[in-house]
Amino acid sequence: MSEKTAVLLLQMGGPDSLEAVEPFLVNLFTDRDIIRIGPSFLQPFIARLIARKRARPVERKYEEIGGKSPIRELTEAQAQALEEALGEGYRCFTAMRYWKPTTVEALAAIRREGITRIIALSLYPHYSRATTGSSVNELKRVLDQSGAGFDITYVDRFYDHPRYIEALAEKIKEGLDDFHPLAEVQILFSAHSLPQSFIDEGDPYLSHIEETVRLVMERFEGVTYHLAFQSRAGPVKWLEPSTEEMLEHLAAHQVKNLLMVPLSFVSDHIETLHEIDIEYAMLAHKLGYARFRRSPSLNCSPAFIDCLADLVRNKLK
Ligand SMILES: C=CC1=C(C)c2cc3[nH]c(cc4nc(cc5[nH]c(cc1n2)c(C)c5CCC(=O)O)C(CCC(=O)O)=C4C)c(C)c3C=C
Ligand SMILES: [Fe+2]
Ligand SMILES: [Fe+2]
Repeated sequence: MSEKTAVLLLQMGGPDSLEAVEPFLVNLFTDRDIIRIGPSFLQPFIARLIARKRARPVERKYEEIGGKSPIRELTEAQAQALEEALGEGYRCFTAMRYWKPTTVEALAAIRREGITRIIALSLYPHYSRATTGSSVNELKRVLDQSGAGFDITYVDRFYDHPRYIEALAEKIKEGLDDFHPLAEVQILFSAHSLPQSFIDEGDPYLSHIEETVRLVMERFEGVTYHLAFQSRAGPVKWLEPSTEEMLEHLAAHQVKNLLMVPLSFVSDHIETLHEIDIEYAMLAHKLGYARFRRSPSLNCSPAFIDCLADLVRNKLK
């Protein structure tokens, strides 16, 4: 029998309990690929201070969505669906950048199965140094220390893959179906924000996001749409406009029916379940929107799993 290939899904991870919130935040704020705070030797200490200060309010948000992030279960379900789609010859694993299972644990699991060929598949459709770059750097560090014998290739972006675009379009269609057929609905794409300095230094994230939006909207001719950025996490200049600003702006222009479309994530997590579904929904209500909805996240959408399977198969050609 020929040797199997491991597909290693790279994702951010999220706290799996309220107690995990603070150490998860410490891991995130210690990572200089996502944020640089002071000289590198001081960052681990500053990260602890920031995490301690931020932990309580963030815990409260996780409390309101069930006491933890659903990102591990959802990513493992994607891994299982992908394994089924790929069929014999493949095993799928997940590595979380800031929580469990860690990259070390994932590689150990692959080694236990005697697999040496790995395709590392980042689950961030749009490349950024802060996300995919960080996960790949972590993987390379771990491989340098204990990865002898692995043969590894990378898929680090898929923002324009036709099946990804199709998967998003299907979810948008589902979202639009939730409005009255005669209602005039506008679409607001909400991508995770990024400090402007990343873009100024050449990060392609914004151009990838814009291309995804352009390709998706080719399928919704005549629908008015906007792009804004959510989830700023620090006192620097972030991408603009923010989603809050855009909600206010559209309300001032008498927009009444709005479909939010989360970009940048391929599964539900705190920023869809809390930030959009609770915080922005409350703001929208206050601003007088008649109907405010969110298109479902991709999660295990068959079109999306098919996209992942295609990315893997193309790597082996
Ligand atoms: C510190 C700066 C941050 C940058 C830059 C950043 C970019 C970035 N993040 C995602 C996706 C996710 N981020 C999530 C949580 C999260 N992100 C930051 C900070 C930055 N993100 C923090 C501090 C947190 C924790 C929650 C909070 O304190 O508000 C998550 C959620 C994980 C989960 O709970 O399930 C995701 C997913 C992208 C795509 C991105 C840049 C492109
Ligand atoms: Fe983030
Ligand atoms: Fe305007």
